[in-house]
Amino acid sequence: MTRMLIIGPPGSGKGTQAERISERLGVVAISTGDIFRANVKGETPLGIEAKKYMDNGDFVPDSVTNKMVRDRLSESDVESGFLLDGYPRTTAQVDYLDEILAKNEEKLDVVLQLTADDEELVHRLLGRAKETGRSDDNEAVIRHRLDLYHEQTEAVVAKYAERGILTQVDGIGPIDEVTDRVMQAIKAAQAA
Ligand SMILES: Nc1ncnc2c1ncn2[C@@H]1O[C@H](COP(=O)(O)OP(=O)(O)O)[C@@H](O)[C@H]1O
Ligand SMILES: [Mg+2]
Repeated sequence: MTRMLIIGPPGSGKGTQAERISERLGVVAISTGDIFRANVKGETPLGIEAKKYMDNGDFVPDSVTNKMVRDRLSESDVESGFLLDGYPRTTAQVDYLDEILAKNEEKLDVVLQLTADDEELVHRLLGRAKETGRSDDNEAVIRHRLDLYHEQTEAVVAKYAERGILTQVDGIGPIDEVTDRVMQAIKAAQAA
């Protein structure tokens, strides 16, 4: 049973590493960004609401995001653990997640932060823009997403650091090498 978060700036490789961790540890990876994108594609009410924010690189409001995460965490595949990718991104979301977990008498085991510098991130995201055509991968929106990470999500990281459950992993380098670092960091955190 592992309950984990993966936090990092846009382009740090959260989604890629989350998929690998999920396979190796047998826990379900839940990406708030992926869930929003699926809803945008399906033109659901949630997607129509979220799109207004996502296209500008803004956060979807906490009230909307929190409810979505609460619903997702109540599904049965979460019983054997989970890995949240892209949540929490604000300190209000941290508080909300605390409440959900407390209700179930659960706690987080590991919070993993993937690190990379802004110039590398912009470079990667502009590369990804060419391949995937994600509507929020253009330079102005990318810079805005990075600013929000520094302004809001670094405070989230600080909270988990205070609690002593934060593990930082260098996200620079070949994907397989980063995966090795990530898996080692998780093992070390679980042994501690
Ligand atoms: N926890 C969240 N709170 C608010 N908005 C979110 C959250 N997660 C995802 N989003 C929205 O979805 C967009 C894409 O998220 P994501 O795919 O996780 O981006 P990246 O991995 O590039 O940081 C965000 O820019 C934001 O608009
Ligand atoms: Mg992602």
